Amino acid sequence: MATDAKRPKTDEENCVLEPLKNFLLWCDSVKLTLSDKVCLSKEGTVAEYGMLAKEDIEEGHVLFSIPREVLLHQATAKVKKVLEEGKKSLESASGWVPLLLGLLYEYTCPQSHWKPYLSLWPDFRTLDQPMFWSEEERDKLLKGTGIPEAVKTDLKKLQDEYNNINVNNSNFFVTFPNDSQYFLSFQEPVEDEDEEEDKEPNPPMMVPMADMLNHVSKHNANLEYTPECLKMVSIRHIEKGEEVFNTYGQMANWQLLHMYGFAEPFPTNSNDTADIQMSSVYKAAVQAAHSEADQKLLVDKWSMLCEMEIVGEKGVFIFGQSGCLTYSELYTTLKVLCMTVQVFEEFRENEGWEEDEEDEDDKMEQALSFNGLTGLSAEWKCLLHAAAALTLDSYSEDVETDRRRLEDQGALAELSSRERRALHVRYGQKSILQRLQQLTKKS
Ligand SMILES: C[S@@+](CC[C@H](N)C(=O)[O-])C[C@H]1O[C@@H](n2cnc3c(N)ncnc32)[C@H](O)[C@@H]1O
Repeated sequence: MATDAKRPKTDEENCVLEPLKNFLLWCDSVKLTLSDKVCLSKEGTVAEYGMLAKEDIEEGHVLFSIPREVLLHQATAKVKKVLEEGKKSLESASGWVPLLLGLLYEYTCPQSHWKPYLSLWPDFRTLDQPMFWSEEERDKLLKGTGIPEAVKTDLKKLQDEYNNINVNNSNFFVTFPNDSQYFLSFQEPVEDEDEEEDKEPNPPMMVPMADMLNHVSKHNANLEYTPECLKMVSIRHIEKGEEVFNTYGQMANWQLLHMYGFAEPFPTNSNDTADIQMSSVYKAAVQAAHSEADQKLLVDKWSMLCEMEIVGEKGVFIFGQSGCLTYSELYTTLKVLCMTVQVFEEFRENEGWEEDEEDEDDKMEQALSFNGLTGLSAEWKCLLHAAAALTLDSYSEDVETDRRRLEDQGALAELSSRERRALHVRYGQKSILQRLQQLTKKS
């Protein structure tokens, strides 16, 4: 019997191995160094290419290091001069246009310095973010999750940028695909955190090798930035055979599906969140009002909260797995909505209140954590309870139907990939909202 080593590779195997081999040779040639303890693979990973540990890896090990010259961005692309000259006409809200044009040039140029890297990119027709689903499918599977609205906003912004950027003026005659936003780009954090708010963000860039890593919330590696190079470093012990995971940021499942087309299976995403529309808390208060005078008072309170920019028409309160993350806004909202007429009048005259901010901050966080909720006043709990119920009603399926689907492995396996991913997103959010509902139930 022929051993694996002697058996000629099938066409299919060659299709996978050749581009990978070329990429690794290219890495060598550009001094992108890969530790002997890891390898790239399409087997044993969660999705297509990924990185595996070939042996046990200790914390702090440099898995690979990428010289800065290898990064692909507007200042390293072959067309950098044209991009620099056309800088003004390529300005846009997203800040993505120069990188996209540089990428389009490199991607379509047979002599590109980055050819072996770009050859590993997936076929764009296989991208399956909700943006590429039909509107009906998005509404059917993702209603309530916030994704259909986010996609609508994206499509509008992309179309506006496409229409407004004068690409021809900048010597480019290229088609500008609507889906280009969805490459995994990296944005180096600005250096001085104190100045972060005043400083322009760094332009996005492509980082070969780093973008071969998949993401999980409980990741085991991190990208570090140094003046000479970028390094992927293990942040805990990694067992032989384990996949090496980077982080794409602290992402809830709806964000992962929206931006990258996947969701972590419920309940593994420790960064998962559920949103409650700010207006739901107001609606809950109006529903609970006993008289017209009470309702009128609520209208005044809500206007004041809007004026103070504590709440907004499209704003949301965000709940994570351990409680409210936007606690300061929610605390103020509940406090104002539940004020007596007299206290509200005083509050309005003072244009808000002044309190010892640091103490207040801790108090608010504690009160609105899932551990602290039971200690809230009955009135506050009632509003939160009703707002969670209103939000749960807005999903396409009820909680019980989704729970049954998730618990039945057979039924789960029969779902399409889109249905399954949508279910993990929906149910993750619903379970957070249900917890909120239970903890604020009338005792
Ligand atoms: C930067 S790429 C990572 C490399 C990718 N696996 C490949 O073969 O090109 C990001 C894409 O990988 C996939 N991905 C990353 N992490 C994943 C995960 N935990 N589960 C499923 N798919 C994942 C998604 O398709 C995502 O859009």
